[in-house]
Amino acid sequence: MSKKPVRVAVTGAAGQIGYALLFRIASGEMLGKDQPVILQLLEIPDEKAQNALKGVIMELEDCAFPLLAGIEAHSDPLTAFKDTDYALLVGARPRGPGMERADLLAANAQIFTAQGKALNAVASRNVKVLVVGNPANTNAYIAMKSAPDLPAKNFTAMLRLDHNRAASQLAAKAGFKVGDIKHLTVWGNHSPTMYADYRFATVDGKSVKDMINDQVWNKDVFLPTVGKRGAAIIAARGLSSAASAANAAIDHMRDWALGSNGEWVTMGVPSNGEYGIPAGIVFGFPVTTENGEYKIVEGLEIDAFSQEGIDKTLAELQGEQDGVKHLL
Ligand SMILES: NC(=O)C1=CN([C@@H]2O[C@H](COP(=O)(O)OP(=O)(O)OC[C@H]3O[C@@H](n4cnc5c(N)ncnc54)[C@H](O)[C@@H]3O)[C@@H](O)[C@H]2O)C=CC1
Ligand SMILES: O=C([O-])CC(=O)C(=O)O
Repeated sequence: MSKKPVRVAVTGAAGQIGYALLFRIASGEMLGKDQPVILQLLEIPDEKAQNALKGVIMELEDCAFPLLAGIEAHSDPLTAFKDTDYALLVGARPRGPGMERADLLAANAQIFTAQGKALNAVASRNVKVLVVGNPANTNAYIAMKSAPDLPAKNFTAMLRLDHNRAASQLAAKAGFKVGDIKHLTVWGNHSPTMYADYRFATVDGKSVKDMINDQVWNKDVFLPTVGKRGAAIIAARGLSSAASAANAAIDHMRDWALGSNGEWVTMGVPSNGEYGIPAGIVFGFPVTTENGEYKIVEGLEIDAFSQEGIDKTLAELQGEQDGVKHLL
């Protein structure tokens, strides 16, 4: 018997990540090749954006995806999030000329407060929320705080692109297949302060750290390359990463919904105090996923170098989250 369709809301649906994301959700790559989906797409109430959204919807129709059970266009989060089971919050205010980080935080605080409230009011009580729009961790924190009737654990931020970037750099350095790496993680904020950590990573049971055995490369090449990859892509393409970001969003949601089969994946999730991260901070952690739930991997040893990296990214996040407290 065929499964009942689930509702997937996507914001910023006419943007560049949206364009790389929607077709893959509709083809079953996110929730499985047997799971019909209804897409509930949100764009700003602006003629150009709504027209662009109409064009994307025409293209989705023209793909004749058997799993696509419905498509809706919205300009109001209160209708876009109605009964939604999954919400991918991609749309955000980009940094404009002369805009300081505080202005960017304030502009996004408005968007994510409104969207958090709308999710609180109308979404499924089990909605799984992924925030992609930057600053992703803090936007997730704002949405979570604005949705007091939903479980905090349902709000997550995207660190998976950083995780995938780290895996790819390690595979190129040590000469293994990228899909063979296990037990890799990225701690903290989706920003250049993130701490990508391969101390526990293995390939075929062998330690990646031992294979590479080069702390200078770790500190001076690997960490800056992964941390500044977003900026490198903007410099090269003139636009920020889109297909790889959409791919990471698919990976994040697929693993959360369908399970990671015991593997570690990185998700930005509200801390419960693990590793000394204050409760409520949305932080990149290693997690395993099963039956639609994630579990932070606990008990890992944190050496002095790693502690320094974790402290640095935590301090940045606390600064961001303090900066929006008065708006919540
Ligand atoms: N967490 C991560 O790893 C990554 C995050 N990003 C972030 O993702 C976001 C989207 O990137 P792109 O798709 O490239 O941007 P884009 O500018 O191409 O598209 C964003 C879309 O969001 C819409 N939008 C803005 N405010 C909205 C609102 N309140 N409600 C609904 N829609 C809204 C805009 O009209 C636009 O169509 C950016 O904030 C970007 O920095 C990008 C790459 C990786
Ligand atoms: O750096 C940016 O603006 C886009 C982004 O988040 C990334 O590519 O990681």
